[in-house]
Amino acid sequence: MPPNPTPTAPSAPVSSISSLIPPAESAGAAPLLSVRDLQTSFPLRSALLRRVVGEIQAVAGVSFDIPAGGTLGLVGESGSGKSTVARTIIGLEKARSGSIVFEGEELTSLPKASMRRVRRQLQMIFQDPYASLNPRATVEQIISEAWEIHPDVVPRNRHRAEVRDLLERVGLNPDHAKRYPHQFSGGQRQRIGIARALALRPKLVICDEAVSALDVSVQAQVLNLLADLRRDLGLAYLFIAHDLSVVRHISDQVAVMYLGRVVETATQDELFQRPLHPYTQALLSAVPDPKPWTKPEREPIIIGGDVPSPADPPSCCRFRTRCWKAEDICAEQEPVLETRLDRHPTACHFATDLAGATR
Ligand SMILES: Nc1ncnc2c1ncn2[C@@H]1O[C@H](COP(=O)(O)OP(=O)(O)OP(=O)(O)O)[C@@H](O)[C@H]1O
Repeated sequence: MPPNPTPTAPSAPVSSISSLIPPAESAGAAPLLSVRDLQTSFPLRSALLRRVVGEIQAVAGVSFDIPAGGTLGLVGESGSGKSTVARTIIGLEKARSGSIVFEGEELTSLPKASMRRVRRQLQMIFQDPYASLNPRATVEQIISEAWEIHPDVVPRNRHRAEVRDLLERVGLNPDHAKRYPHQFSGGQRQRIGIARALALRPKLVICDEAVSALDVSVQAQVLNLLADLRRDLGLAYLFIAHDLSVVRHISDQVAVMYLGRVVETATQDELFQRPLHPYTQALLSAVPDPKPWTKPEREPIIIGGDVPSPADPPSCCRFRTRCWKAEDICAEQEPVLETRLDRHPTACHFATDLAGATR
């Protein structure tokens, strides 16, 4: 297990994240993906002359590990920087600072040609399968496209048979390989997207809101498929969603993001049963109750105000402007993501165990 990173600049709190690595897998084995103090910014331009007038800190010091075969759920409201984390990992955005180590290789300084090789192992599934599938290509063409660039993975004479195998693996009829995306339902299209992501036999798949656009029953089927694929192929996932209930069923570990930072991280069980950060507690209190006829486990917590702009985030604790527990110290001292109440890493001066307090 790598040493815990030391807290660095006040703008980028990092601390003990060892709880992100389940003990059994961390013993001696390096994580498949290790992200340390990642920062990604975009220029803020004036509306009129498009001059750069500031900086949008979309990701402001994020750290986590994903072991081989593990799943990290990354959750947070819209605009918290989840997609930017994903896009930076696969090289679509440039990291401003920090480190991304995948299978022992530092990706932030990797030449483009080497990145192409690494990208084989690192695939992404997007929210809108229809927008990400070429409407004029057949399913067979869509899935086999990657093999044109990487012919060593599957030789041309094997394309048809491999496409059939992949379609079967994702629960689609292999005889439909010559059909076009519009001939499939939303859930089926997402399965095509999954088959395409699997074509290069990746080790890590980043699912960016991969089931958010689907009906609840279809969501469950696709989540089950992803869980089966993980078990059968040993895949690891970075599973991004704004909906905590979606993340719950697929993740071993969960990291909660707010305005570019991870504010709490724990095992799935721990996070759902005993959230410590006020933001996580509020997010969880908004998850619909699966048994509405029983007494609710938690009173709903309403977060006041709007999400501040990442171009001008609140100093020190970024959540303090919307937090019902905030006090002067929250504007004076950066809360570091560290193990609190003997439990799991949380970045809050006033972390409390609501569950523990009420039991
Ligand atoms: N290319 C870009 N140029 C400028 N700002 C950007 C760009 N991409 C993202 N942002 C800004 O960075 C912040 C984080 O966006 P991001 O899409 O990563 O958040 P998110 O948590 O994934 O939200 P969503 O679920 O809505 O995509 C937002 O304020 C967004 O407006």
